[in-house]
Amino acid sequence: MNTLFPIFVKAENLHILIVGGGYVGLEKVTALLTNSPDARVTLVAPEIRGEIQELAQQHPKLQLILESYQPSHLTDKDLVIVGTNDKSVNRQVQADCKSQRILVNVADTPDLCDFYLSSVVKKGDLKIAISTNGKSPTFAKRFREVLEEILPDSLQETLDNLTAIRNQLKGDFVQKMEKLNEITKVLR
Ligand SMILES: C[C@@]1(CC(=O)O)c2cc3[nH]c(cc4nc(cc5[nH]c(cc(n2)[C@H]1CCC(=O)O)[C@@](C)(CC(=O)O)[C@@H]5CCC(=O)O)C(CC(=O)O)=C4CCC(=O)O)c(CCC(=O)O)c3CC(=O)O
Ligand SMILES: NC(=O)C1=CN([C@@H]2O[C@H](COP(=O)(O)OP(=O)(O)OC[C@H]3O[C@@H](n4cnc5c(N)ncnc54)[C@H](O)[C@@H]3O)[C@@H](O)[C@H]2O)C=CC1
Repeated sequence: MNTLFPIFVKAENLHILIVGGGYVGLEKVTALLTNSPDARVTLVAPEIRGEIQELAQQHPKLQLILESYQPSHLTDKDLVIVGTNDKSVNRQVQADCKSQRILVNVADTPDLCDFYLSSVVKKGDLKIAISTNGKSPTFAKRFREVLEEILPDSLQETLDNLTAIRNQLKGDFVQKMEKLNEITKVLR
């Protein structure tokens, strides 16, 4: 069963905690800041990779805390991503999040995740998130590369034109919808 419900989150409206500062921490913080450079992110770990420290220099809203995880790190957090190399720590963070109703992702344990990260294709304002329902992240990555290759840069022009038309259209909701459906038939 594939019951995942995709949403696009305004990450800059949230305060996100990442627990773990190794390869997984780097992968997740990079994914976050590539999409949402203004997101407020706190990363906590007793050891933090150099690449993450460099990212923090470029992103003032990325705060690093050189400590082992403590429940107090969850204060004021909206969303948590855990990827330490200690499974009991990952489990503890997950349990603490659940008791506070904070959404949590445990990178190496899909069963403990409230949400998954996706592969992301971006062409200007178009963003496509890819999931394989956890079956093969590597397939998601390869399929992203395929879509990046075939989607033309001219898509942004199409989107800009459609926005202009959308803003100029008169009439009620149904009339506008019918007109936009008519104009975009060529895209099928
Ligand atoms: C469930 C999920 C939870 C989550 O992490 O959110 C998850 C879980 C796991 N990943 C594992 C491994 C790898 N993950 C990647 C890469 C990515 N993983 C991502 C998402 C997800 N990974 C979620 C499901 C997404 C979906 O529905 O498809 C991407 C899309 C997004 C991102 O992480 O930002 C990003 C690609 C971004 C891009 O390039 O486009 C690679 C390849 C690589 O890095 O080149 C490998 C190694 C090869 C392999 O194993 O396939 C392991 C085994 C760990 C171990 O063995 O210890 C688990 C645990 C398990 O499956 O049990
Ligand atoms: N979902 C995914 O995409 C993937 C998941 N994994 C899994 O994720 C786990 C972590 O992998 P790596 O990042 O490569 O390990 P790593 O060894 O590079 O980094 C581990 C990090 O966890 C931190 N840490 C340890 N104890 C901590 C604590 N009590 N509080 C806070 N931070 C703590 C360490 O200081 C370090 O920063 C592994 O178990 C691996 O199996 C690995 C590859 C991909």
